[in-house]
Amino acid sequence: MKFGVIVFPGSNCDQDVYYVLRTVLDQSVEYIWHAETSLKGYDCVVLPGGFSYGDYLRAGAIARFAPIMSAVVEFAQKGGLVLGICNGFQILLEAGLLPGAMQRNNCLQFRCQDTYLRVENNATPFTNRFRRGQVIKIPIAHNEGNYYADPETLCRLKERGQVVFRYCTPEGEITLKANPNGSLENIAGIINEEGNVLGLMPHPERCAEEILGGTDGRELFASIIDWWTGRRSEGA
Ligand SMILES: NC(=O)CC[C@H](N)C(=O)O
Repeated sequence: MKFGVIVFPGSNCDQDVYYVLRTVLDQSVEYIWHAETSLKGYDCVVLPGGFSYGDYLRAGAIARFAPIMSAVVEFAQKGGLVLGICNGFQILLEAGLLPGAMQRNNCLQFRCQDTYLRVENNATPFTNRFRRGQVIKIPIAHNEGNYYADPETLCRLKERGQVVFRYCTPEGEITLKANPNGSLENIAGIINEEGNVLGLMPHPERCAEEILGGTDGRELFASIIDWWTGRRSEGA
């Protein structure tokens, strides 16, 4: 399986994702510069965190016009796996690959802390190593993570199991106190209707080794590899 990590001007988590995939999980992975126009040969593309184009206008609002984004849209439409982490999630929202929008954190401050997440849907290529309802710990680091969707969109997301992660207490309760940014219904990550594009605000690449305080993030990347390997052995 071959991963690609897209690098925008201002990405700052690209090397962390690359490291986890290459060194921790022993995968084939390459950087893809934002000015490229093809994703031929890749099986999963990661849009990493950072401050693409300095977050000017709105986080992700400029990056979504980068040349590579037309290829990302086409890749996603053909069923390719796309993972957007933090700024990557914001870019996927701006590009219309995921529904809804991101607002500034309701505290109007940058938040950098561990968060607990409840896995609401484990039947995805990105979460199959988790149990439904499992509580995992993954850190956040963002200024604009206050997810919003209009009532109709929110209803659709919930009906179709597209809410994948919610901020929760260590015991798995969805409370206001466990919500670090004001996100609607504590939403931390969502998937598209087709199930091949996931966006999440927390950073799984920052907790993929014990030395970093946990390995829950590693399991997300390992889920992708398991899903891919399983599909291959089924002859798909
Ligand atoms: N870590 C990140 O990707 C930061 C995302 C974005 N720049 C924000 O502050 O909201």
